[in-house]
Amino acid sequence: MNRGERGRREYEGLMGRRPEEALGEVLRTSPQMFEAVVEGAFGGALARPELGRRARELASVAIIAALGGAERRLASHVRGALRQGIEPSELLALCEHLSVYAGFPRALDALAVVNGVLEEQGLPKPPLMHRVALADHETIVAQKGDHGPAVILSHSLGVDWRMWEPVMERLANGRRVFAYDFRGHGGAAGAPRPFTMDDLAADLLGVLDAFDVDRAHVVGLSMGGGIAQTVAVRAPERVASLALLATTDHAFDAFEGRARSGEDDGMEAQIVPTLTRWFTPAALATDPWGVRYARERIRRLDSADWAAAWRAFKGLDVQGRIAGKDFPTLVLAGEADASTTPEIMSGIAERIPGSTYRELPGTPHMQTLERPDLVAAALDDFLPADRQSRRPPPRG
Ligand SMILES: O=C(O)CC1=CCC(=O)O1
Repeated sequence: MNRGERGRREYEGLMGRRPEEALGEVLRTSPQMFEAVVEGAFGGALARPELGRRARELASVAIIAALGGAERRLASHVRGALRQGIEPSELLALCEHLSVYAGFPRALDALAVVNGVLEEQGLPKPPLMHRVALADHETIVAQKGDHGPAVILSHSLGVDWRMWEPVMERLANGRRVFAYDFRGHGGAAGAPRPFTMDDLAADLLGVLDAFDVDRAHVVGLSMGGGIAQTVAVRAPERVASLALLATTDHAFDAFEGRARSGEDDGMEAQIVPTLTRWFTPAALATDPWGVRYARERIRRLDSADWAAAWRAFKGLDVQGRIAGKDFPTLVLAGEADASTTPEIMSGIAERIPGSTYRELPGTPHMQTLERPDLVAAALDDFLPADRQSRRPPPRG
């Protein structure tokens, strides 16, 4: 393959368009410059495989943004970065990072370009963030949607509210959706320890109180499902419906070992056993955003918070105590879940007569991080929404 062919191939691989199409104006007005860009740059240094395409695009965005004054090129590399699977939240974090090294003027211009591209591609805007004071600590709450029934999302052990971000936009159509960090995690890291499932249930209710919500649709995944069930047992009058995703209604023998391993071996040692329980081999091989996010969250968690959460989870005491409660329940299993298997999940459904059991094909434990489309569709089917009240008034 000659340098021109290599350059064309690399350009298309990175940017997703043929260079003749994307740089048509350059080709028409300066074939020499077109050749220098495609053959010289994209067929040369930019084609070297030592830097993967995702790292390369992130570096290109950072360099062009730091230079300043090349906003059209910046926009085109922001599109390239999105194409390589970099998430909007990662690009926004990159702009913040840029402010440290290149100053605020360049960082703010870069932010405007990133926002412009996200808008042009119809990508969701980040949720509204609130800082909320609970009984003995502060947490953060992400909100999407400003009318309709309230939905509260409780995340899994080891991550934070952001694991819900891939489904929040769709759920917020006709609903007020709140995703918060439970104690020991994200914005609530370092909250008082030890703690119990009852403390975690009280924190969820504290978040509802902070937004004047009397009754909410309570959705929890994994340990978040344990918290949701504890709320359903302790305060059923606050629950409009219950959605239990990839969870359990009883403690596993492994929980204490996981707590102790965090304390003895550190968080780096938790990454392989945890991620291989949470994701499919295909996701681990391709390393999409959900896997990168979960890996970083585990790596950065304080091992004392990790251990405290597993020990709280050991005290889960809900089995057989939800039957007969006056709200609908959805039990959503992942067909490929190695942790809370379909067998465990169908057992939960059997113990809640009248509940609906659904199994998502090919879906592992971290449902929202690997198959957000399927999860959003299942929850959208199950949860009521108000899609009437915001319609424009009839004319005349
Ligand atoms: O496997 C995990 O990491 C988490 C988990 C175990 C039981 C459950 O509900 O979540």
